[in-house]
Amino acid sequence: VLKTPEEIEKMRVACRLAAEVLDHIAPFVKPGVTTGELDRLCHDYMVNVQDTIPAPLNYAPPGYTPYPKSICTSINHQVCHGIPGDKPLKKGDSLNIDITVIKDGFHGDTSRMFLVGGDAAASIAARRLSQITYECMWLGIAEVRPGSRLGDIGAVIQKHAEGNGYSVVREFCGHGIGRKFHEEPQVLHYGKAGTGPELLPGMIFTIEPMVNAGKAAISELPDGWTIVTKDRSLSAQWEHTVVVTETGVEVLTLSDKCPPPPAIVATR
Ligand SMILES: CCc1ccsc1-c1ccc(O)c(O)c1
Ligand SMILES: [Mn+2]
Ligand SMILES: [Mn+2]
Ligand SMILES: [Mn+2]
Repeated sequence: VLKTPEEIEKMRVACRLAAEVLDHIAPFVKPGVTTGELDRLCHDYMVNVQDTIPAPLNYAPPGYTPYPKSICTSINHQVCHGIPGDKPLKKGDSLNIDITVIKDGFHGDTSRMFLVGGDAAASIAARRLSQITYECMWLGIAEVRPGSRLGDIGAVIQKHAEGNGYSVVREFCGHGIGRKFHEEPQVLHYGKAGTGPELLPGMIFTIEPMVNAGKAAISELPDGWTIVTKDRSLSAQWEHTVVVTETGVEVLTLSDKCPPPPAIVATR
């Protein structure tokens, strides 16, 4: 469903706030800190500083038990929906922190990868997977303009991931977003160019590719939430919320700490 200019302005605010939570938490992501502590720090910042509501807290899609925490923290072979807990992060861990805030009734949804202990501490494999996945997200974003099709986004993401020997998770996708956390359309991270619904100005959705170093197959942990790769290979995910503009795309969850890769900016 298309957003009015007033709704787009409210989404700009919610999305900027979501990006600011990731900017805020970044310095705390260090060996020894637990994801539970990161959750507490993010929760307090959202509720006490931003006056936003953490959308994941008590979120329960049909068939799920309510999610118990305010952020998602997915480590290494965890694909998504990892629940913050008491295990300390260690040097070399690759961590996705996924933030969704609600401000003035609108949702802002974004996630980033963090290599614990700094880039040098991570394995080359973890660093490369995170970088390629980052490029997948930005290649998808670069396809967004009026007249494009959702299949154009999926196709470039799939091509770049598989072209680098990785696989794309199929069971979870990007999504429309606004007054609801998840709206139409589903934004698949694979597909065929020129197919699927056409993009129109005022559409707002996330692009959030999950890319596995090994095979695409996933399984769910007994906690009822955490998704892991079946083959225990590493997985990475990056997420932005974008709006289709009259001339192209606006990334609503942009932060100057995570700019588009140079090559992709050049092609835009
Ligand atoms: C905790 C949030 C949640 C629960 C079931 S799916 C889900 C989720 C997590 C991150 C997301 O970016 C998203 O779109 C949905
Ligand atoms: Mn998210
Ligand atoms: Mn999302
Ligand atoms: Mn991961």
